[in-house]
Amino acid sequence: MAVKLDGKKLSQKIAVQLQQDVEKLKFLGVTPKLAVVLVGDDPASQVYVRNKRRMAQKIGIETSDLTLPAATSEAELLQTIAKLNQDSTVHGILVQLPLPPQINEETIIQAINPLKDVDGFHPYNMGKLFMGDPYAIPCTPNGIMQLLSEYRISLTGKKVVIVGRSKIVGRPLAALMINHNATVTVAHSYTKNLFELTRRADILVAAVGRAEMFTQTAIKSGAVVVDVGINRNDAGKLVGDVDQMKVADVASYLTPVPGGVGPMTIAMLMKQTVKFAERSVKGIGND
Ligand SMILES: Nc1nc(=O)c2c([nH]1)NC[C@@H]1CN(c3ccc(C(=O)N[C@@H](CCC(=O)O)C(=O)O)cc3)C=[N+]21
Repeated sequence: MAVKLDGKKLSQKIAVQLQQDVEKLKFLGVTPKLAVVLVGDDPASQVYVRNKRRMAQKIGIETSDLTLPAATSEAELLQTIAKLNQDSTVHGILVQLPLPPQINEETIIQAINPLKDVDGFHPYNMGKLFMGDPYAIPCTPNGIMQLLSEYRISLTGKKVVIVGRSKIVGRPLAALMINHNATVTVAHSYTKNLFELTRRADILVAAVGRAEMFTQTAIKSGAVVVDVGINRNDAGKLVGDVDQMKVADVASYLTPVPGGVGPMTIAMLMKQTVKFAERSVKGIGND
């Protein structure tokens, strides 16, 4: 049976550490503040925004939730971002993706001040990450790295297969893992003989968004399996991209869904916000 990579537990541990960091900041007169911009009323996005608000409250991070109507124009959203860029009390800005079709995501991401870009999606931050000198790291990939590190799973010399090439997971995770000396292959919808490839992986990361598509036949015995998927199955139950029951028998470690990568994503968002606030205060923080 695979050992569970418990993201929920680790996220709670991180929250306790962050509470202390925030107390110090408050003593110095700074309250970390995260602005979350949500355009429209996608129910999945609302759940995510609610979870973020709850963890921020627990840690003592101030949040400002800006919910704009689904018909908001690109110009209006750009104005909102310009205001947040100028507001010196705001340390982090997150624009929830996906955006409605009338708004160009790249245009919006590029409008965010890279120094306030808690998602790490700005081309400046993506570039820094790919150069091996990150400033802000995308939250889901960062959460996966923290989780592997917590369980002492080393990346050096490992064969990693990441299935999915999105800008929020696959690409930045590949960059991070290369920085940590892994041999990384990124597979996607055009990859041929996918399971032949995944069966060779020491570490498999499933980030495609298709319910339970990876079963035991896709996995090498003893592999580490990271399940990034969040899907609803036919019964309306929350399931990952991995068939958890079947894969748990062959994998050495496995992230559950829920309670794996999801809570780690939120914890990393909080950590990044606190880091940005620390950087605004001279002489404290690690970098
Ligand atoms: N600008 C931007 N940045 C993001 O990081 C971003 C985004 N947009 N858009 C949507 C995706 C999705 N995402 C999730 C994060 C945590 C959970 C999460 O907390 N999941 C819990 C609970 C899930 C549940 O109960 O529904 C779990 O897996 O245990 C889910 C989804 C961040 N994303």
